Amino acid sequence: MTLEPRLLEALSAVQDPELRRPITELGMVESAILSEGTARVTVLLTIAGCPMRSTIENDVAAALSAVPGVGRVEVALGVMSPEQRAALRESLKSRSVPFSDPASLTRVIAIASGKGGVGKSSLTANLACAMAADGLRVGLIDADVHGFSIPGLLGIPGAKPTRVDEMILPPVAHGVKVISIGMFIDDNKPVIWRGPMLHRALEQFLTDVHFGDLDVLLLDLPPGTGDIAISVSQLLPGSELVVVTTPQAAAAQVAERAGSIAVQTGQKVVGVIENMSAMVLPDGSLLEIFGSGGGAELAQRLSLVLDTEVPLLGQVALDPLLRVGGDTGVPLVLSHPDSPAAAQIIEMARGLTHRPRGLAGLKLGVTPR
Ligand SMILES: Nc1ncnc2c1ncn2[C@@H]1O[C@H](COP(=O)(O)OP(=O)(O)OP(=O)(O)O)[C@@H](O)[C@H]1O
Repeated sequence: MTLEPRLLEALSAVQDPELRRPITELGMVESAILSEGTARVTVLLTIAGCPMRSTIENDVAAALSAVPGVGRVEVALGVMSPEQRAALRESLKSRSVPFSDPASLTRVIAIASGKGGVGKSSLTANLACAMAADGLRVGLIDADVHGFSIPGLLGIPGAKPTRVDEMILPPVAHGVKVISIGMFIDDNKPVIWRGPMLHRALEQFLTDVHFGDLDVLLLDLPPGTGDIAISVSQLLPGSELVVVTTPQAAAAQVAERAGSIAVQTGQKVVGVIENMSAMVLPDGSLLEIFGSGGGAELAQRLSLVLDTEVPLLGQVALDPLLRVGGDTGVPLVLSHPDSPAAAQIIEMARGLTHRPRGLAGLKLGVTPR
């Protein structure tokens, strides 16, 4: 095995698109030789049918072409042996932070709603993209098992995760690592699993899916107060809840039940988002299609029930472009970041991620004398 240092240095800038780590750290560069102006490199893919092979090949060629003295680049692709894959898995394991560990630095936020169709998934997708655009490492679990829609909202409707033996690599969309039950089901078949199977599926997402180190993990929960919400609280005791509602009083009442589940689970409700708030018409006037005040009312009710202040994080206006963003797979915060609805979501994303963390449960690395 020959590894030319100058080529290796250039290759350290090439990341595996799914593992998001330099290919040099992942043991993917088998040889890198420079001879008479020609760089010859052999890159080992994790699996034979790696969907990212052409991306890796192009990135490698581009990185090597930029090295002074290189006039020609030849990239050969190979496949890791089972032993090499096992070593890769081990090296990834030792670095990944289990999200359930109280010392984990990953902020886990589950997005809940009372009723369906209030825009919970659309907001989750937009919040995730806004956080990723802000430079954070973001993971998103579509835990809305019966109504999974996140892959479509992020423009990867048919994406399948890559499997490296029993490890699952989440597809990446707009900088967000995404996993959805929809990725494991063929032909859009309905999911008819009950409690224990749902719990197992979520547990598997949390253990077998390699998210790597994350700053934020968002979970799109199914509407209501079902099994998944309970499982999330059991599997991720440190997770926080955000409750989405519309301005309609009736929706706020239903959402109160989804939020007050936190009394039993001990989770913190970090706030309420009112979606589908007054629409701004071309003449500047406001049209309150779903009424007004639901978000503030829900925040007030939850503050009473939970005996702690639950703030209204923001109000996102009804905006046809937000719907279009969902249909085309480019969330509004990326396609029209200056629109009022996107600006509101971006501000909430910053608010959610820039809050100071409590130190409870964290290892501070100090020893009393
Ligand atoms: N602020 C908004 N302006 C315009 N359309 C919106 C807005 N929020 C959501 N929508 C649209 O409303 C519909 C329902 O949204 P979405 O699927 O995100 O709801 P949901 O609460 O996740 O539903 P469920 O939980 O039942 O899957 C979608 O067509 C979406 O594009």
